[in-house]
Amino acid sequence: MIKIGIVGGTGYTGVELLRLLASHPNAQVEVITSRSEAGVGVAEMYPNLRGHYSNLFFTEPDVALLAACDVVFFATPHGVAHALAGELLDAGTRVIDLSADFRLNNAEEWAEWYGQPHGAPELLKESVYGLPEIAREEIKTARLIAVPGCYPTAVELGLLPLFEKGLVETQGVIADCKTGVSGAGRGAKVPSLFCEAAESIKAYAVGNHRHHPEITQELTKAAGQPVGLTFVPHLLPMIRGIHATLYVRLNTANQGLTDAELQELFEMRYKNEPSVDIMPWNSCPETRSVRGANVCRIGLHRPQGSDLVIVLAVIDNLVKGASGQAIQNMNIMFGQDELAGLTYAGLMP
Ligand SMILES: NC(=O)C1=CN([C@@H]2O[C@H](COP(=O)(O)OP(=O)(O)OC[C@H]3O[C@@H](n4cnc5c(N)ncnc54)[C@H](OP(=O)(O)O)[C@@H]3O)[C@@H](O)[C@H]2O)C=CC1
Ligand SMILES: CC(=O)N[C@@H](CCC(=O)OP(=O)(O)O)C(=O)O
Repeated sequence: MIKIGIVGGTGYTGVELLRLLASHPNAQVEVITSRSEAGVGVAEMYPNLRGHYSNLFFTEPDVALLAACDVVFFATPHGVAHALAGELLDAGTRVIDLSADFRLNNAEEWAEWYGQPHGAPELLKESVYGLPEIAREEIKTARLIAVPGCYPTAVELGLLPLFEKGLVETQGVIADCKTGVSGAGRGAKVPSLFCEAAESIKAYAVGNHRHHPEITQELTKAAGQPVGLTFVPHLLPMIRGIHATLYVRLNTANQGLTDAELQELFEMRYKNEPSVDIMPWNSCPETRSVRGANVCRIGLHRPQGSDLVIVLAVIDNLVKGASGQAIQNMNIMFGQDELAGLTYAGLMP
């Protein structure tokens, strides 16, 4: 059994880790922390977990207890993993961080976007960006995983095949993205109130969302040259889900590519990827088709006779966009079946 610790167990990604791990055949949650709910039973707080974790109680974060685990997930706000990861790694415990603490390779850039100094720059050289579709071999031996952000997961999986093969213009890329309210976490915030978010749609952080540098960092690596991206996120009146509509132009050398060749490119790129589903040409994937599932579902389009490729990518922000992807990483690190605990299909209707 893999012994698991979770820091930040009362948040939405924390409870999603618990839901998914409840059906994992070889993993057991030993420690789960919450400062505000210490002493409360997990199933008392989250009735969906009744019958699964009858002897598990939230405790104050305690490094000694966490260090007795094989792996610790951080489902906490930015900055918390900076403070604790080093000590856990020194104790031989592996760390999977769902926050953005180790996603950017450059500590100064992180400090600029996250508005605080980077708390553990010395760990950046060994952190692995945990997108299995690009880093499976590194993940196998990693001690510290930076789980990609929710928008970056959808945008990167939607664009990687085109950038890796050098088929598209690297400037003028557009990512028009929509998310559900759970992306903002469980903490009380005015934009997440029912009267603010229901029956309304709005863009936010236009041109300055903190996922912008993360997406360009990874696409730039794939393309081998700087990528110029416009990224606009929108908040939609739904609970879960991310929908990314991605616009990119074929470069001059590749405008002769046929629709069938583009479709084949994506199918071949993700042929052996258990968490990416390429739908038939001209499909419009729905967020509900991935609700609860550890899948990125992709549909490809191209206006007739045009050099514009439109990629539609959907994920559940709490599953492939966070907790599911974190467990996928754990499975790879510990030599488990990659989809152990992650075999739920989406929930339709
Ligand atoms: N929601 C989403 O869709 C996604 C979230 N993420 C990232 O995952 C992380 C968790 O997100 P989410 O679950 O939504 O967040 P929530 O706000 O819902 O939960 C945060 C959790 O962290 C705990 N916590 C807060 N401050 C501290 C601290 N200083 N030390 C220890 N524990 C703390 C809280 O419990 P308590 O205060 O009681 O200790 C709570 O359990 C964030 O970094 C988020 O950006 C990534 C991808 C998607
Ligand atoms: C609706 C909403 O607020 N969504 C969040 C989603 C980002 C997130 O979850 O943060 P990380 O993936 O970087 O940890 C946001 O846009 O900030």
